[in-house]
Amino acid sequence: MDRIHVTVRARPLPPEDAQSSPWRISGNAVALTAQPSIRFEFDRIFGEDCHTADVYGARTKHIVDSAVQGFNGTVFAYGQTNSGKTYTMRGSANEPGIIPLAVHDLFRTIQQHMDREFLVRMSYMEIYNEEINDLLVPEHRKLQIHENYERGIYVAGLSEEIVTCPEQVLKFVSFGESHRHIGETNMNVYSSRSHTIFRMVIESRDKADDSDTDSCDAVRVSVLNLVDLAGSERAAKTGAEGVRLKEGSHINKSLMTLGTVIKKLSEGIKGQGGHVPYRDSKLTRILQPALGGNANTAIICNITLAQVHADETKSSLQFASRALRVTNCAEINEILTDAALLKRQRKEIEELRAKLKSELEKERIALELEEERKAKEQREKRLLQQAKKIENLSSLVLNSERDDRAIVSSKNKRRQTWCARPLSNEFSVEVQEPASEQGSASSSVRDERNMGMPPCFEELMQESYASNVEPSAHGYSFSDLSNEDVSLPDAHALLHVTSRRKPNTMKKSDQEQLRGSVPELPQDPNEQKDAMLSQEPSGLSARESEAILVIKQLQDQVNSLELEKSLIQNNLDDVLEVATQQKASFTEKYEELQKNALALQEEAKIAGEKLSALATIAKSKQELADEFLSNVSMETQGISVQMDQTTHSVDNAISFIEELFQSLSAIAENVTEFKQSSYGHIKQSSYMIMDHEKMSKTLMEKISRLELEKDCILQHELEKDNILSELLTLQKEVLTLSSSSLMKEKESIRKELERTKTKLRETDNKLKNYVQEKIKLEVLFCTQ
Ligand SMILES: Nc1ncnc2c1ncn2[C@@H]1O[C@H](COP(=O)(O)OP(=O)(O)OP(=O)(O)O)[C@@H](O)[C@H]1O
Repeated sequence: MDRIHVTVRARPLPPEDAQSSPWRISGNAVALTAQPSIRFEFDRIFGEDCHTADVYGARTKHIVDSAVQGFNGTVFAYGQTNSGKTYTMRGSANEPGIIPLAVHDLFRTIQQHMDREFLVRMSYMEIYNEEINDLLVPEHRKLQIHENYERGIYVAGLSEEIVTCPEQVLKFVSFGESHRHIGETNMNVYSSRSHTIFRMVIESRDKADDSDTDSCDAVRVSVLNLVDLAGSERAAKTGAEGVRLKEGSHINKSLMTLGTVIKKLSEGIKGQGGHVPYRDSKLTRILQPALGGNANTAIICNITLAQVHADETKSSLQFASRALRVTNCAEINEILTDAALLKRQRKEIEELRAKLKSELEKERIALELEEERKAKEQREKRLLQQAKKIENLSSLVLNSERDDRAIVSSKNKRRQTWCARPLSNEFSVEVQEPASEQGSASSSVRDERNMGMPPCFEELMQESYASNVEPSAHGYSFSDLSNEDVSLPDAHALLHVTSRRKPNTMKKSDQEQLRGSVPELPQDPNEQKDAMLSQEPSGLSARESEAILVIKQLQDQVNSLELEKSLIQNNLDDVLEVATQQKASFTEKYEELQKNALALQEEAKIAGEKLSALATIAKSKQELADEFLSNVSMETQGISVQMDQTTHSVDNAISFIEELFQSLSAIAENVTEFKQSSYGHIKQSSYMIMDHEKMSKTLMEKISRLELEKDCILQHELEKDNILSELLTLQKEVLTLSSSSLMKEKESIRKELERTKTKLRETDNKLKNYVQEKIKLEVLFCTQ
C-alpha cells in the first residue's frame, strides 16, 4: 500500500505581490504568517526559484521508472487558474515540463532494460465541457467511457499512436496542443479551458527465445497518465461571461467532484465499502484507477502566494492535504497466455521436485542416524552387560582370594599335596608353563589331584562363586564367564570409541594407587614365579607358592580389570550422555523432516494434479487446435480463391464507397445546412403560426362584428327602400298637390325631403365603407 505523493510548487510573484504575501514556506511546510495554526505539511514544497526538473525528480521520475517495470502511474497538476499547472506539465521554451522530461526518461529507461522488448503507444485527450475529445484525431469528439474485465476503464474510440522515440511523442503532443481548448480570461491570456490527459501505454515481455525454459511469456502492460487539469476559477475574478462562464462552471464542477472523491478516499470510505462518486464526472471516472486503485500516483499542487489569491491557495492546500491520506495499491500488471501459464507451472513443479528430492535425502540421513542410534543403544547395552560381568568377576576373584587364605592357614593342620588343574583361560597358561618345566613330577601331581586329591584352585573358586553368586539368576556359569572374558572388548578399544568426546577422566593418582595396591612383578612369568618364591615365607611348599603366585597374578588381573572397568564406566557415562543428547536432537530433526516431507509430498501431489490437469487441458487444446488448423487450412485455400475474386470487387466497392462517402459527406453537409436553416424556418414559422392564430382570432371577431353590421346594413337597405317608396309617393303627392295652397306644404315636404336625402347619403356612405372593409378582411383572410 502506497499513499499518494503530494508536492507543492509556488509560482514566482511580481515584487509588489511578494512583499505583501501572507504565506511563509519553511522546509516542507507552508503556513499563514498571521495565523500559524493554518499550516500544511507535504512530501516536498518547492519555492519560486525551483526548476521543473527538481519537481520531476521529487517523485515523477520514480513513477516513470515503475511504469517501465509494469506499474501504472499517474501524475497530475492541480491548482487555481494561472498558478502554473501548464507551465509545470508542458514547460516553456526555456524550461521543459514534466511531460517532455518524462518522455525522454521513459525511453532512456527502456534502453537500459536490455533483457526485455517494449511496445509503447500514446494517446492525448481533453475533457471539455464534460465531453471527451481526441486531441490526436480532432474529428473524434464526444467519446464515451467504457469498462470491461480485460481493459478496465477505457475511452472507446480514442486513437493510440505507436511511438519509438521521444521526438515522435513530442511531435504528437504539439499537434494535440494545437487542438486543445484555450481561452483568454482576465487572469490568464492562455487559460486552459479543458483538462488534458496525456497517456502512454507501455507493453513489455522477456526477450529470451522459446527454448529458454527460465523465461516467461507473460506480457506486462502499464499505463502512465500525465494530467494537466484546468484551473479552478471565480467568475468575479476571471470576468468570464457567456462561453467562458459555461466552461468555468464545467471546470469547477468536475474539480469539485475530484475534491469529493479525494475527501471520501481520505476518510477511508472505500475501505468501509462506502460509495465514492467516481462516475459524477468524466475526469474522476477516467482517473479512477489512480485514485485509490492500482497505480502509483503523485499530485503536483500549484499555488500562488499572492495576498489577493490567499483563499484559493488555502483551498488548494486543503485539497492537497486530504490527498496525502489517500492510499493506492500498485502492482505489476501481467497478462499470461495459456502457454506462459503452463511454462510457469512447469517451472514451479520442477522447483518443488528438487525441493522434495533434497527433503527425501534429508529423510534418508535421518533414517541412517536412527539406525546408528539403535546400534549405539545396543552397544551401550552390551557394555552394561560386560560391566556387570566384570563386576561379578571381580567379586568372584576377591572371594577366591579369601578362600585361598583359608586354604593356606589350614595347610599347617593338614599336609596335602595338590596341583592346579589346567585352566581353560589365559591364566592357566601362565600357571602351566612353570609346572611343565618341572617334568613328570608335576604331571603325577595332576594325576593325584584327579584321583581324589583336595580340590584345586579352580574348584575352590567355583565353590566360592557358587556361594556368592546364583548362576541361575544371572543365566551364566563360571566357565561361561571365563569364556566370555576372552571375548571382552579391549578397554582401549572402548576408550577409542569415546575418546573423541571425552578423555580418560580417571586421575593419574588413582591409577597409581590402584597399581600400588598390587606388588610390582616382573613381566616374565618365570621371573614372576621366582620373585614370588623369593618373597614367600619360608615353610611354604612349592605348590603353595605356585598357588600364591597364581592368586597374585589373578589379583593383578583383577586390578587391571578394575581399572578398565572404571574407565569403561566413565566412557559409558559419556557415551550415554552423548547418546541421549543425540537421540533427542535426532528425534527432533526426524520429526521436523517427517513434517517437511509430508508437506512436500502434499505440495508435490497438488502440483502433480495441477500438472496432469494442465497437461490434459493442453492436450485437448492441442487436439482442438490441430483439428481447427486443418479445417482452417482447407478453408483458407477456399477463402484465398474467394479472396482473389472478392479483392477485385472490394476494390470496386471501395472506390464506390469512397464516392458514396464523398457524396454522403456532401449530403451530410447539406443536411446540416438544411437542418440549421430549417431550424430557423421552423422557429420563424412557429412564430408566424402563433401570429396567424392571433390574427385569425381577431379576424373572426371582426367578421362576426361585420356580420352584425351587415345585418344592420340590410335593415338600413330595407329602411332606404321604404324611404324611397315613401319619397316616390310623396313626389306623386307633390305633383298632385301642385296648387298654391299646397305650396307651404310643398315647402315643408321639400325640407323633409332634403333631410331624408342627407340621411340617405350618410347611410349610403356608411354602407360603402362597411362593404370596403369587409372586402379587405375577406382578402386578408383568404391570403392567410
Ligand atoms: N514557475 C514559473 N516560472 C515562470 N513562469 C511561470 C511559472 N509558473 C507559471 N508561470 C507563468 O504564469 C502564467 C500562467 O501559467 P499557466 O498557464 O501555466 O497557469 P495555469 O495554472 O495552467 O492556468 P490555467 O488553469 O488558467 O490554464 C504563464 O505565463 C506562465 O509562463
